[in-house]
Amino acid sequence: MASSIKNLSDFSHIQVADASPFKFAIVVAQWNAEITGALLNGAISGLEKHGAKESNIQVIEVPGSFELISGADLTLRDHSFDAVICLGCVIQGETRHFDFICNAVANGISNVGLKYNKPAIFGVLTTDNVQQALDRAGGKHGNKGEEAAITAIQMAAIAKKF
Ligand SMILES: Nc1c(NC[C@H](O)[C@H](O)[C@H](O)CO)[nH]c(=O)[nH]c1=O
Ligand SMILES: CC(=O)[C@@H](O)COP(=O)(O)O
Repeated sequence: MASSIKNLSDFSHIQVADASPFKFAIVVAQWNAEITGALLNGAISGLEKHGAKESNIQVIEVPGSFELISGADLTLRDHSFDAVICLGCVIQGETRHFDFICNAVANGISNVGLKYNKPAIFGVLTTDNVQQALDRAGGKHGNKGEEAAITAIQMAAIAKKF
């Protein structure tokens, strides 16, 4: 299992692009707010660490991870954004609802990116329990929000070349 051997947010092996030219939307789910708040902090920190201007980062809150799809679509209708980062935390409950949410959100966010031809980054934790989520929201396995921010910067820089 990858996470058992390393901090998943270690980007020391890559050259991260300059984020200062780009405008980012961050759509964040309110479900599991303690976790998603930590993901948001990681994402903002990751963007600003690589030069993104505070004025070029817009945060939009939605109720749950399923609504990240609509939130991403609404933000990318504003063509001024270079990328949208979608942050959420889906934790397995007693039923198969988890499976439907996770599959829908992954496919939905992917489709929104293709619809607007803009990077739509999947920064959604899909965990068996709260501890796994805490470990990936600033814990021993890093911060999925920061990972999503770095990915957004890299993809925005790649898109700029086309
Ligand atoms: N159980 C979780 C949810 N469920 C709510 C859905 O995301 C959605 O808001 C609802 O089905 C109405 O459309 N959302 C999470 O983000 N995390 C969960 O663990
Ligand atoms: C992912 C969910 O929606 C889930 O947390 C809801 O819990 P349950 O499956 O017990 O209804």
